[in-house]
Amino acid sequence: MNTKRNVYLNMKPLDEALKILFDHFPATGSMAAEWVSPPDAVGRVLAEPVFATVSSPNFHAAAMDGVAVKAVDTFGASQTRPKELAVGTQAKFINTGHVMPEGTDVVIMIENIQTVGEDRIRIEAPAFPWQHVRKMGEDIVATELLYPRGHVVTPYCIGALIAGGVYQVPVRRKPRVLIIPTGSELVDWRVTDPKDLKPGQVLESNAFVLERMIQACGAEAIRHDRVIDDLDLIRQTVADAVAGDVDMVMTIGGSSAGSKDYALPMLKDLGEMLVHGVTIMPGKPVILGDIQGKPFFGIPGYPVSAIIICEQFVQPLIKRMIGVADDPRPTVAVVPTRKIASKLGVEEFLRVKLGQVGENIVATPLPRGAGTITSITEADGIIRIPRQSEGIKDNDPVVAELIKPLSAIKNTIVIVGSHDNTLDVLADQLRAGDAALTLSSSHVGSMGGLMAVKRGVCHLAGAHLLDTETGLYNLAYIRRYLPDTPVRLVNLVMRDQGLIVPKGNPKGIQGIEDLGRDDITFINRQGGSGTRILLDYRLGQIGLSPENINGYSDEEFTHMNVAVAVLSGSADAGLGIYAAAKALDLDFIPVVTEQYDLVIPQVHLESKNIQTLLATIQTPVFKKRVEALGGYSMEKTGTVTTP
Ligand SMILES: Nc1nc2c(c(=O)[nH]1)N[C@H]1C(S)=C(S)[C@@H](COP(=O)(O)OP(=O)(O)OC[C@H]3O[C@@H](n4cnc5c(N)ncnc54)[C@H](O)[C@@H]3O)O[C@H]1N2
Ligand code: MOO
Repeated sequence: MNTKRNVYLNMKPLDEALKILFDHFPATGSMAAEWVSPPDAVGRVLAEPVFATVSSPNFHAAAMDGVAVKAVDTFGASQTRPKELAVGTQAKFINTGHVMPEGTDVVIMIENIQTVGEDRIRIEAPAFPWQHVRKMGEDIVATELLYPRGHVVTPYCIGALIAGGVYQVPVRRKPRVLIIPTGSELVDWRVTDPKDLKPGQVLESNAFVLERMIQACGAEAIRHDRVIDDLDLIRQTVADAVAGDVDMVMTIGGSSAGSKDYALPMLKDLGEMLVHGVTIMPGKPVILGDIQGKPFFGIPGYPVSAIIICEQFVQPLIKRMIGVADDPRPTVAVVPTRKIASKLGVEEFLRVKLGQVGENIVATPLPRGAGTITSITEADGIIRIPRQSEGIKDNDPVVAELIKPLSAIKNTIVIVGSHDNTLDVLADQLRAGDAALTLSSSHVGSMGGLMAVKRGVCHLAGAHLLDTETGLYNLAYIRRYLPDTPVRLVNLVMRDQGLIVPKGNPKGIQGIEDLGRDDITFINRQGGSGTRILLDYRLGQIGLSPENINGYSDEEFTHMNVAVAVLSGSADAGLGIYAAAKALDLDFIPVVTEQYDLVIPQVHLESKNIQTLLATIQTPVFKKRVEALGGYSMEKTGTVTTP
């Protein structure tokens, strides 16, 4: 065990760490040349300038179908005084691409001549020299420069290389990068049934992600099998790799300060540490080093950290080695949907969802944990919150780096509010249509959705807010909280809320009335949630007091967590949606049908995207898929109410 824990003594800001790396490996264009065919050169970088060896065309060629003639023979021809030329001597029939016959210098197109008997043609206009002829070397002249060194070969270039007689192209050799995932907890997905995973085991994924990212920037990636947390083994694996023909080595995991984090002790044994710790998040514990003149990276194990470090350090160094410019991602001005605090002293790479709402592109933050891979797979952009900032205020304009194209972002419908499983079905159906719309949903509860509508940062909100005075949904809340924002209320679904109970319902629970029984422990939802409002309303209706319910004060925050409490046996019943019970194979006793509506601001209602959404929820295929989920009914779907 590594008893001397690593501590980050000297964390560096990103730009300083990059400078240390690039100064230490002044590698621009350092990879030697290798020779490949033109098609194989695509995506590669030229190590030397490339010159044409032949001209193209390498003869005077007819550019049209017709007759080849001498221009002077045509001079003076007109409609009133046409000219006749003898076929075989003065005029020779010719096809596009063929060699111009000796002595001819122009092609007259076949549609502009008339034949006169077998051996004469008539023309009614003169031709000028070299008309409809592609002269030798018109495109490429032998010996001319086709491409300078450093040029990145494209599929188009294949055409010029072959036409110019260049069959072997000198490109920079791809750096060979060895990727070594480390960690005794890691298992190989290719031989592991996901259902057999034991607690503590983690499916190794980072090496596959980095392999493709490294290939994408022009290097060759070699994936090593995972190495367990054993300093000797890791040291030996890296030493063998460096002695071989790789150009760069990286370990994944074990970069931090844990008792089994061996990347740093290994590096200190084998080489020189350049940097340990960079003031960025995710990615802080990265290690940069030199082992026998070869770059070494200790990549943090969390999936998002590994990706960010690959993008910020590994890919830029590879691009320098092969001599290709590192072009920054395009950026766009965005408006955050809420204020975001950030730690002073670290630059945060905040992943955000983007969508165009009215004039603005709005940015909704995704979860920030470095272990949350979906925070980057779901992201449309990244906001970099500077080190010297404590965060960004809502409605503060900031810049986001784009991960997805702006056109896709403009084709996104932004929905904020309470989550319901039917939104996942809707998202999929919207992609299926010709419009290929993206539904981007953020789950902040029904009230959060209304507030987002009020602030103009979404196209619509999902809400199920019961007014306990009237028993009606959403209307009272809209009148109270959105008095100045004209909206329409469109029903999406009616959904069953009910008691989630253990499989087989061992305590014979039949309804809300049973929650007062001494032998039953309940699990509640947090105050303010739609489900809690619903429970309290029903309790009031049947005259059951909260003091008489065991567990009334124990709260969970989601339907799924309520179901988990029942599954684990810590509660006998909880109120939630059918889908949560079904997901964990629990029993479900319907208690009430509630209304889940879409709150759509008037300004967006007539937009093409919202009209497509409203048409989609009325389609038989959408309704069928939702009904198949169970616990939903759709007789009111699409009904519009004006509050
Ligand atoms: N006391 C401190 N603890 C930690 C700090 C710190 O500053 N002080 N930093 C945290 C940060 S930030 C990060 S990032 C992580 C990085 O730690 P390691 O590089 O040592 O990573 P591991 O502990 O080995 O793994 C973290 C996590 O990721 C999973 N993992 C690892 N490799 C893979 C892989 N190839 N594929 C999929 N998943 C992988 C691993 O199982 C762990 O769950 O340290 C914090 N701790
Ligand atoms: O710096 Mo770590 O990479 O955030 O989780």
